Amino acid sequence: MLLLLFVAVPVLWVLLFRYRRRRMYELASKIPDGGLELPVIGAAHKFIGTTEVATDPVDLEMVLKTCLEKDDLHRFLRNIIGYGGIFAPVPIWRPRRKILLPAFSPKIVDSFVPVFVDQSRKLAEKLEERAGENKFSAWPFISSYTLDSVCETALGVKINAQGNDKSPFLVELNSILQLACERIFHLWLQPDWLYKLFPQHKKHEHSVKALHSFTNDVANPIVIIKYHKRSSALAARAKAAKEVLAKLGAAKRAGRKCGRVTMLLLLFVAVPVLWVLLFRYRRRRMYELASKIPDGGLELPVIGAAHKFIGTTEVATDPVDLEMVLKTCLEKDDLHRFLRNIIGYGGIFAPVPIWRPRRKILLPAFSPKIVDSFVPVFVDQSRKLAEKLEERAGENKFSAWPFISSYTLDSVCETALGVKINAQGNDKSPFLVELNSILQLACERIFHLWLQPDWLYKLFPQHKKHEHSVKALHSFTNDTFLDLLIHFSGGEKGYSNLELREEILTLTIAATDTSATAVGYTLKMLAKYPDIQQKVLQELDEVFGDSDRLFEKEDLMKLKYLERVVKETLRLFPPVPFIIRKVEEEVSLPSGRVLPAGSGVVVTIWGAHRDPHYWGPDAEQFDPDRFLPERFDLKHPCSYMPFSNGPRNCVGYQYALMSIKIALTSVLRSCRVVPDMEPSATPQIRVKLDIMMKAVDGYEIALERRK
Ligand code: HEM
Repeated sequence: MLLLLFVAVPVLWVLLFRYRRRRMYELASKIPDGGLELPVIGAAHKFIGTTEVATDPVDLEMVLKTCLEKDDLHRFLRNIIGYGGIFAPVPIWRPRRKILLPAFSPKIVDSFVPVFVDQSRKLAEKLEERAGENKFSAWPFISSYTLDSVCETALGVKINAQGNDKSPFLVELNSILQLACERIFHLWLQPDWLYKLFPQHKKHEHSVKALHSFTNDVANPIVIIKYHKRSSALAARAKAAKEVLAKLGAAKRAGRKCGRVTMLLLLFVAVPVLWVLLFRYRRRRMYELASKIPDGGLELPVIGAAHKFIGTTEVATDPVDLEMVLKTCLEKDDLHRFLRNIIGYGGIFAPVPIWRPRRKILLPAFSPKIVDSFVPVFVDQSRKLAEKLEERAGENKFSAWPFISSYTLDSVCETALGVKINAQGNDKSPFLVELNSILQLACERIFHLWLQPDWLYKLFPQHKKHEHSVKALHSFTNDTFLDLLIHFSGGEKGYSNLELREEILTLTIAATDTSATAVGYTLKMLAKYPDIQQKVLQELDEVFGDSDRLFEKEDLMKLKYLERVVKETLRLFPPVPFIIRKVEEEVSLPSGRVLPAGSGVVVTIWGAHRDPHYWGPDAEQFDPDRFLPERFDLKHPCSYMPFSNGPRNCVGYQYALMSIKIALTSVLRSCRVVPDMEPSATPQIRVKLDIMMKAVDGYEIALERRK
């Protein structure tokens, strides 16, 4: 037994291992550099990191188009984030990618500008506090910025990592990625049974638990709430649509039978008469009871004394009666339909069958713990309110309404939608204007009978204003990625909660460190090359002057030099320096190399970006102007691909560029990076690899205030 265990089994295993990989060894032996053969894996390791395969953009293009499967090593990442897009096997990835793509359309990415602007201002403030000090690591600041932005855009949640030096999510995220990296690079940590014997396993379990508890605390209630909200909304909408269609069908059938004259008669005489009769018949008990109300008084033509039930003090002030009414009459009055057609079946005005399940879902979102988490929003917004009111101190009487309503609107939008609409900073906030207009219109309909029937309302000018305001209001409720994924995956029949959480966690991980690394490297480049920094600052001054105005989407187009600097930084220091794909079927590359089935292939973005054949003899030098339109001549699409290439490339590249540029703009409008000159045009930064490629020094920089 013991002999079998210690000798025969390993020997058999090695033989089987080599036999299965015989084609791989055969091809690997043809790699010209020869070199080391390792005992178990032979020369197969040459497929990992061989520059021949990885740096030729022509080969790279083929690899990225044909090898869509991620290498098996990704299983150490999959067991953290599940089958979220980035590392998912192709059959799972393909349909998910289809759903993900429209969520990154330019229009949607553009709608996130206010989030980036807001979060980048916080980043700038935090960094400004360190201005004048010695060098410090910019990494915690930048990565908190990217995490905050991602959580707000993906989930609509403000986690305020920037306000919390030791954001638990970031700590655990860094720890788990480091552990995954350690597993990838240490063979003995790879088999699960062996890993369990090492102390890393305990840390790993702890971090996974912590990360999932984050998604449970923060994302889960929201995922569930939004998911269910969306489901019942869809169900309600489908039902309403069916009813309307049914009614339309009936009306059409009736229409065919009637002649023109009968139609006219029906329209002008019979219908109103029938309507009044029906109206009175249905309210017969109401009239009977109303006649008993002692104050007598006006009887109106159509509604008789029914109006006495609206606002009579007898009914309304007796708490004993009130209690009964509030317990038994849960349905809202029909007049609410004029509000419903603005906000749909949102809780407040929904009919009871829709309201009841929604209420159950809504309640936990108002738990004391969640409400407590909104304190920073109220603090922040109320300070703005105080500032605004203070400006009016010493003046004559003024209406406080616009100030207070802007405060509540700002707070509500931030806590409910995760969107800062800055109504307080804008006297004529379009959202407030439209909101006031629509509520006034709804009120007008409620109190004017002739505006109530939909077909009649359409004839009045109010209808046009109403349509305009509803459209405008809907355009303000910015969708988060979560909403979009629910929507694009098919709403009710779409992603399960688990799938949603996987996708959202994936987005969070894919977007946080990558963009933060890019900001970090760019700041270091600006320190190394002060003349380049000067040009960036000059461009910012031309666009923004001395003003403190908020960044607007249109500014992105104007900051052309900054864009070149970011692109050149991404060329020399791509945050994802290589990608490992799996070769499922043998692939013959254009260069003649053959990749055996079952091997892994390393696509070195780093190598392609520094290849003198494509970038010239000065390929290693930092020169943003090589991206000038007149100089830029991309010889091959895979010679520049910080966001990869082919069908499985980065979906978030526009989002990333926007987030990076807005962060840099906010920081550089208030501070300059203190020069730390690089003696040559070839920048030297010590880097380390932990899934992303990061600077060893944590992006140490020093800052000074510009004003
Ligand atoms: C500078 C910042 C970023 C860099 C350098 C970067 C780089 C990459 C690269 C190289 C890949 C492709 C891997 C492959 O080909 O196998 C990728 C995939 C991906 N990235 Fe990014 N990324 C960045 C930012 C973002 C952001 C901000 C988001 C989302 C908001 C994002 C979401 C994704 C997703 C979902 C995938 C998987 C796509 C798929 O497999 O279909 N990335 N990224």
